[in-house]
Formats: sequence, structure tokens, C-alpha cells
Amino acid sequence: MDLINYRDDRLFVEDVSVADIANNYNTPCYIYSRATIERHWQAFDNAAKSHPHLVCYAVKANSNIGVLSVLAKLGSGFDIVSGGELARVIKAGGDPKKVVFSGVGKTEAEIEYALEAGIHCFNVESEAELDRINKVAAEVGKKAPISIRVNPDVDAKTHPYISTGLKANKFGIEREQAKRVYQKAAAMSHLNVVGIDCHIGSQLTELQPFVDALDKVLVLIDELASVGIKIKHLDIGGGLGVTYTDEQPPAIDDYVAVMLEKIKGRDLQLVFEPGRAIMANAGILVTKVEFLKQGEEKNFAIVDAAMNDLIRPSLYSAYQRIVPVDASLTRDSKTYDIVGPICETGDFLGKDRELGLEQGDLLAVCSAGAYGFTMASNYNSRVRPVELLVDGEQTHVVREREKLEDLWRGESAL
Ligand SMILES: Cc1ncc(COP(=O)(O)O)c(C=O)c1O
Ligand SMILES: N[C@@H](CCCC[NH3+])C(=O)O
Repeated sequence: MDLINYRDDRLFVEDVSVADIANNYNTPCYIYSRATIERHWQAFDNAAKSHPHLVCYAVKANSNIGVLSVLAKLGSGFDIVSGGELARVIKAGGDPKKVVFSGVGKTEAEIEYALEAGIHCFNVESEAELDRINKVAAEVGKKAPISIRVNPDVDAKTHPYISTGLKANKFGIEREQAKRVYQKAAAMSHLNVVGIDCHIGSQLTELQPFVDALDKVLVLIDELASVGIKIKHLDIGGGLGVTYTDEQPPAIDDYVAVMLEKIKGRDLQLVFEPGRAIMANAGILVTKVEFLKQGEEKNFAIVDAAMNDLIRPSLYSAYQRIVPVDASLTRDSKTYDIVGPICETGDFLGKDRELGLEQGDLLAVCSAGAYGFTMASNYNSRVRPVELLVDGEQTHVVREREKLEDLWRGESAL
């Protein structure tokens, strides 16, 4: 059941009218549906029930502490890529023992913070990082649990900016080098080899690249076993795509079922790192039409949200549906570019959209719950949108009181 939908031509998030929210909290605003977040997370968890597993939500998709706390209450694990994300998880009540730490550039301060917090695993992306983790662990008198992120050289068939599993990408350790690096890791005094990791990209709409990558990783697991290195958990990353328009990605349970089938009979905990599949369609960005501008070649709807609020259309030419909040209004429709107030021609939310509009109308940009607010900036000195979490008939402002720098300073934010 889609909880972001029309009732009598008015857009609702759960039981709250989007127009009411916009009137009460102003625009632009992000609105998330709690029940949808829970349903998506549970789809992973339920589908994997027959097998030991951990669903580690990828915090980068949406790191709002209110959102993280919804997931923490479900018992979610978290995939993080910075000390700041770890601080948010801890603040939201997440369990550090269920945290995996990905990313190619972990600093000494971040490694130390994660070791002190007692995370589940570091996903190591280079030999130099292995040395650094071993050194920091020795300094703080701990053994660091590690996986090696293997780059399987598989084409994820997604946008090149978010494809991560090819040799040409900066991520992971090449498959051909992985066995040697594992043997090196196993011999290091302050590392504990516990897992293996692979993430080939984001917004994948086909199963085959996941299967191809997994096949390669399973061969490596067997090779490692033959030299006495036992892998306890297999982290298959995130990347499952969603429907923005007419894409037909595999359903969450079908994806999980195929992954489980592949590892049948193996003594391996399965770790998932989904971000977009949980959050994208659990949120919308609501914006108001400030002006309509008719050009000779184009009609523009100038709205109060911009590329600083949602950068995906500008950055990846991503298409996100844009719909009226009140579809009962009768208007003559025209083809519009939906643009923001920022001083760049690349500042658009949608191009060539057939819509009936008047000044003051409200529009919703769909599928904006993932990589929306987290990629927002203050460019043009614009204030970032308010974030709201709807829970049934309730609307909560989910705004952090602390600044990120106060949650975790790191070494560079002094
Ligand atoms: C290491 C890692 N894990 C998980 C994710 C989450 O990906 P997605 O939001 O596509 O599920 C990403 C982003 O692509 C990532 O880089
Ligand atoms: N920011 C990207 C996804 C990045 C995935 C991160 N590894 C998007 O909006 O599609």
C-alpha cells in the first residue's frame, strides 16, 4: 500500500494532507512517511528471516536523526562512511555493534572513534587503509574487526557516477589482489578478519550484476578457506534500485531470495547495506510555484526549491516525478521546465513537464527521501528545507538541535 498517495485528488502522506503540512511548516519541505520506512526495512528483514543476517541501512541516503531513530527502534544495523555518520547513529540510539564502516578515506580519528564505539566491522578499501587500521588499533590496544571490500569488476549498468564495482572505479581491492591482501591482514597483530564485502553501485534495476558479483566473491571465499581464512559474514552492499518513473527493479523480497539461494548451505551471516530502497519512496519534497514565466522557446515554473535542496536532477540528469499537491484544481496545462531560484542554468528539478499551474500552487517532487536532504547545501546562502516525519495522523519536525560539529568534531573541524 502506497502511503504517499492521493485521496480525492489531494496528496496525503499517511493520514496527513500535504497542503496542510505546507501551510503549517512552509515550503520547501521534505516529508517522510514513518510507516513506509518501516515497511521497506522490514521487507529486507522478513525476506532474510530464515538465515542469520544484518540489515545495515546506508546512512548516507538519509541521515536525519529522526529517521535513524525509527530504524534503530526496529533493530537496524547501519552502514556508515564517516565519523559524523557514526555520531548520528549513536545519537539516534543505534547499536554500534551493528555498524559497518565503508569508504575509501577513513582518517585516523574516524578509525579510533569507531574502535572505541565497538563497531561490527571496517570494510577496508586499500592496503594502506589496512596498515592504518592496524596501527590505530595497536595504539588503542584493540583488535579491529575487518572485511575487505572486493572490487569484482562487474558492470552495474547504472549511472557512471554511482557505479562502483569496476576496475576503473576507486572502490575496493581488485579481486586478483584480494587473497594476498587477506593473507597479509590475517597476519597483522591488531586485525581480526571477520568478513568480506562487495558493493557494485547504486540504483541497479537488474539482478544479474548482483549475481555476477556474488559468484566472484563466493569463489574467493572458497579460496580463502583453502588457506585457512574463515569468513564469517558476507556483506553484499546496497544498490537495489527503486521506481522513479517506469523502472522495474526487482522487488526487495525477490532480490533477497536470490541472494539467499546463492549462499545456501554456507555458514555465512548475510549483511545488506540498502539505502535508496528504504528511503527514496518514503519521502517527497514539497515546493511552491513562485512565478510562471513564458519564454519564446520555453515555459518556466520558478519554484521555491532548487538544486541546493535536491541536486539529483542537476547532477545525474535524474528524473523524478513532479505532481500537483492538489490535483482537483482545474488549470490549462502546458509544458514547463520546473526551475529553482539559483543562478545556474543547471538549476532545475524537472524538464518538459506537462502540468497545469498557477502562481502559488504546490508541487511535490516524488521519490525524494533518499539522497535528497543529505546532498542539500546552502549554496546561494539558501536555508535548507525543513524535514518532517509523518506518523499516522501526526507530523513531527525532525530537526537536530546539535550541529554536526558538536556531535563529533573529528580532527579537522577544530
Ligand atoms: C558502500 C555502500 N554501501 C551502501 C550504499 C547504499 O546504496 P543504495 O542507496 O544504492 O542502496 C552505497 C551507495 O551506493 C555504498 O557506497
Ligand atoms: N547520490 C546518489 C547515490 C550515491 C550512492 C552512494 N554510494 C544518487 O542520488 O543517486
